[in-house]
Amino acid sequence: MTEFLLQSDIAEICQRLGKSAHDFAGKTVLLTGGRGFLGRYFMEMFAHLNEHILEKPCRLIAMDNLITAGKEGSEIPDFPNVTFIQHDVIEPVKLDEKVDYVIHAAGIASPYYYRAYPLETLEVAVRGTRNMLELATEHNARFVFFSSSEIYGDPDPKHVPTPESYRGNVSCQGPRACYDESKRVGETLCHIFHEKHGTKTNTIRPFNVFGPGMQETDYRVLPNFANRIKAGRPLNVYGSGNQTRTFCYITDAMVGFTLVVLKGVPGEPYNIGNPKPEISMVELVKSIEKAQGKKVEYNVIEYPDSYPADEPNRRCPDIKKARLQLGFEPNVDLQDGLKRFLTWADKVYTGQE
Ligand SMILES: Cc1cn([C@H]2C[C@H](O)[C@@H](COP(=O)(O)OP(=O)(O)O[C@H]3O[C@H](CO)[C@@H](O)[C@H](O)[C@H]3O)O2)c(=O)[nH]c1=O
Repeated sequence: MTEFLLQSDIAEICQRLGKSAHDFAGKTVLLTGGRGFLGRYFMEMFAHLNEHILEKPCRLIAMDNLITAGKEGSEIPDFPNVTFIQHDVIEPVKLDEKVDYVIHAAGIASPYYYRAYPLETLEVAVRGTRNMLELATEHNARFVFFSSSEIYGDPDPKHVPTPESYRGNVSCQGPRACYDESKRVGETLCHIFHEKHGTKTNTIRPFNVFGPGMQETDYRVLPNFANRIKAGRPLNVYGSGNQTRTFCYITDAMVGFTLVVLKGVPGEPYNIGNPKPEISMVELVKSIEKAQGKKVEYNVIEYPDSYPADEPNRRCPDIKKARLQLGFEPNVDLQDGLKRFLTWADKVYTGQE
């Protein structure tokens, strides 16, 4: 039976965090979106740290409304020192025990789902973030908000690779607005709480994170491609196929995220991604061919109605700030990451759409 998250990846994340992870000893962390793609990694990471690394365990309170958690997400693991609460963050929450860190990872992140659930997407990033900021402020806890590289919209090519200082090119009426505009408001809320109440906030802008644990029904590009490979069907490249992304393997991303939680300079946003290579979606198919060692058929098709077509033409992070301030360095190259993901998906996915 293949693990839904690879324990070798979890161990790699914890080992790469090194001494910094000891700051979690004896602390309490509140994690929202605990059963989402990133939340599940955090849960397993804390379980591994408690079992193998920390002299004094870290308490984890994980929260999720389980609406998009799927089958695997809805199975709650029974880890020592971890409590799970089914709760929707758009409703305020009171906790009796003192919390030291709030990691706010709840959200609807896949373009397919935010097209289907625009109001829910907006509410979790706005009301949910406000509620969690109030809680973090009351507890004097560090607060980390999962924003998105989508807040840059379709960047002016002069600003690619894109640094945190770029203000973005976003449409407030476009099909992605419920996501990118609400993440922008979420960041504004963090800024207000930091300025007005001194809350120690950080925002993380992830760039196309992928890896084992993405559900077959995630409907982002790599799960879709892996599922079609499993079914022996040609891949569907949307649009022109020339639009670019940079893909960041989950272990690199988790190291970056956790470094922000531990060491982020209060008030600052951080890009977390792997800037190399910036590739088009047609080139992504070629990279998959290389990783698989065999030919992969594909068609370039119009965007389906279910997909928010008004998308960034290019996306690539400038990660100088995370390198300099946090010591973040991605080290899983695209070929290695694709091999790890595709091998896993071949065992776990069914190929049904
Ligand atoms: C699902 C799918 C997508 N595509 C294309 C459309 C895009 O140009 C590119 C990447 O699409 P997606 O994987 O859907 O993700 P993308 O548009 O980059 O947006 C994501 O990336 C953001 C940054 O990581 C995240 O905050 C969100 O998860 C999501 O908004 O692949 C295909 O060619 N075929 C597909 O089947």
